[in-house]
Amino acid sequence: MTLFPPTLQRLHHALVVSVQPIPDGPMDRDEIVVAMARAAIEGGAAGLRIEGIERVRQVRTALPGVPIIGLVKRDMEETAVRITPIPEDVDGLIRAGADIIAIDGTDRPRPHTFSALAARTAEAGLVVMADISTVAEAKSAIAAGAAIVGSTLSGYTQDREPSEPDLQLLENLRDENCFLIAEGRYTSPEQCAEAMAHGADCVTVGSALTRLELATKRFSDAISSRC
Ligand SMILES: CC(=O)N[C@H](C=O)[C@@H](O)[C@H](O)[C@H](O)COP(=O)(O)O
Repeated sequence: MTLFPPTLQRLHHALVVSVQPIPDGPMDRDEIVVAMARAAIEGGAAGLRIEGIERVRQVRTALPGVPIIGLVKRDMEETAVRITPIPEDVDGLIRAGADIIAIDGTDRPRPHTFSALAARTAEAGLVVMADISTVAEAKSAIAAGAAIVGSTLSGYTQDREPSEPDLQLLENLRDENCFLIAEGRYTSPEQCAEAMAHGADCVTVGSALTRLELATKRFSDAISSRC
């Protein structure tokens, strides 16, 4: 079995819960993020994915020993890259107490290279996670220092968003030298188990657990479809 660094050992064969409420929705408040993070850990999650420097700081204070994957989502005019795109975001997440920093690892044009942001993260002793959409992007990110690769951005770099998770991408990445996180559109426990069977080391679930509006809509739509 591959020997992973201690933080990754804790996430191995486990669930990470992404606690990112819908922006400006009724749940988009710091105290609700902290409460959902606590509830996720009580439910058996091994780690958390938290967006925003202040929220990482608050969750770190509330749950001192829990592995946190931190990221900043930033919309910039000059690039479609949104996840931790600038050095100041990396610095803020380091100061806030993240263990792992998630950075967009796609090959889209951007103001700061993945390599530069990854190096800054690693210099501070944190683990680098690359959010990617293809095998080629994963390989480049690993060469640039990513210990974790997530399928996070598969389906989000083109116009049409799929509804199912990308299990084939996991299969194509299973022999790469990285810790592989299945992430993006996992909506059921069965799909999470499938991800593990396809080579994932860990699964991250967000919307299905922590975006109550979307979780509710799935049930509501299922009922309407039979009426
Ligand atoms: C594409 C993108 O920006 N993904 C974001 C990354 O942090 C989040 O909006 C997702 O909720 C997260 O990846 C978990 O995925 P899902 O919510 O599908 O379980």
